[in-house]
Amino acid sequence: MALALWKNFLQITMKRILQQRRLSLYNGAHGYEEELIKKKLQQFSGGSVNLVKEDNGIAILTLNNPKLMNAFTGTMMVELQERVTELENWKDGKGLIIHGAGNTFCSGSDLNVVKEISNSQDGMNMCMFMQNTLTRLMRLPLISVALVQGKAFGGGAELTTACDFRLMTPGSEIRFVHKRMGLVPGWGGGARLVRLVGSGAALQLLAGAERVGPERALALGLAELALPSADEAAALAEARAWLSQYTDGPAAVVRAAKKVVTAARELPLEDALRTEKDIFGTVWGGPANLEALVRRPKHK
Ligand SMILES: CCCC(=O)SCCNC(=O)CCNC(=O)[C@H](O)C(C)(C)COP(=O)(O)OP(=O)(O)OC[C@H]1O[C@@H](n2cnc3c(N)ncnc32)[C@H](O)[C@@H]1OP(=O)(O)O
Repeated sequence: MALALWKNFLQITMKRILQQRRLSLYNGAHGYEEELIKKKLQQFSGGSVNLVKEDNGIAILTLNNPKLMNAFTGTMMVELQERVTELENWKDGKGLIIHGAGNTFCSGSDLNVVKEISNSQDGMNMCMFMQNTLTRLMRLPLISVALVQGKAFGGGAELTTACDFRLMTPGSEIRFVHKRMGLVPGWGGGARLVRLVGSGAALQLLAGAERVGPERALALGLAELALPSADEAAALAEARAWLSQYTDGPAAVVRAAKKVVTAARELPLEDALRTEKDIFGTVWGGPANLEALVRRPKHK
């Protein structure tokens, strides 16, 4: 009986948290017609977004369009959304590494696509679509890392800000080049950048389109670590090792930690506290908690 009640409570809470996470920023009231937008984006094909879910609970998401420095075509935008949905449904997941093929991160939107959709309506639609996707990415109950190798420019720089952490390889650069293209961030990267580095530094990076290498990114709090390896495979191994210190342990607990932080980051204090209570309820008396009570580890 107690177990049945516990399971029921868990299911209701998880459903509520999942619903909150999936809530779209934009809907019909904003003129957002997702299926129509996807149809339009599908007209601009090329590249892919690949996902590998490993047994250790870490998924590797690869932006794969190396001929264009992994610039986002329309189909890649749609595929990114599909991969995010897949990750939302991955119950055993704990961590996510996003990187680019060919030892470079991503040079933003494919400028060939930008040219084709340079009218206001298509631009707004693409902007809302990518904001929705990157907001869902940011809210995944997975600890996410952008592995910045080579260049993260424009929308690529914005994508890095939707991850919890940024790790940079030697010689890599994050650069909000938007101003040089007569633009400002449109994938939510401006709002997230201010929260990461503060309004003064964010304004410098946006209005100056400044190059940010590993050293400066560390000083600004834009990156957590400068990795030693410039080699593609070695850097990925280093990123995996760094992330695993946070993803080690039961999925329920790691995911709960991320959910607490997401709530605190996004909600007013009282709502964040109530959400924290709900999430606490999912681990209190749960298997990992009971096992630890038996083991009684010393935290030396
Ligand atoms: C709201 C989102 C806003 C945006 O994201 S707007 C897009 C912002 N991004 C850009 O403007 C990037 C423009 N590209 C560059 O600055 C340089 O290509 C970059 C990334 C520094 C790389 O320079 P290099 O290493 O010298 O390589 P490269 O220039 O020869 O590039 C190799 C091939 O890739 C292409 N490429 C790079 N970024 C692209 C993009 N975003 N869209 C379309 N094509 C792009 C580039 O044209 C070149 O192709 P090709 O060999 O000339 O046919």
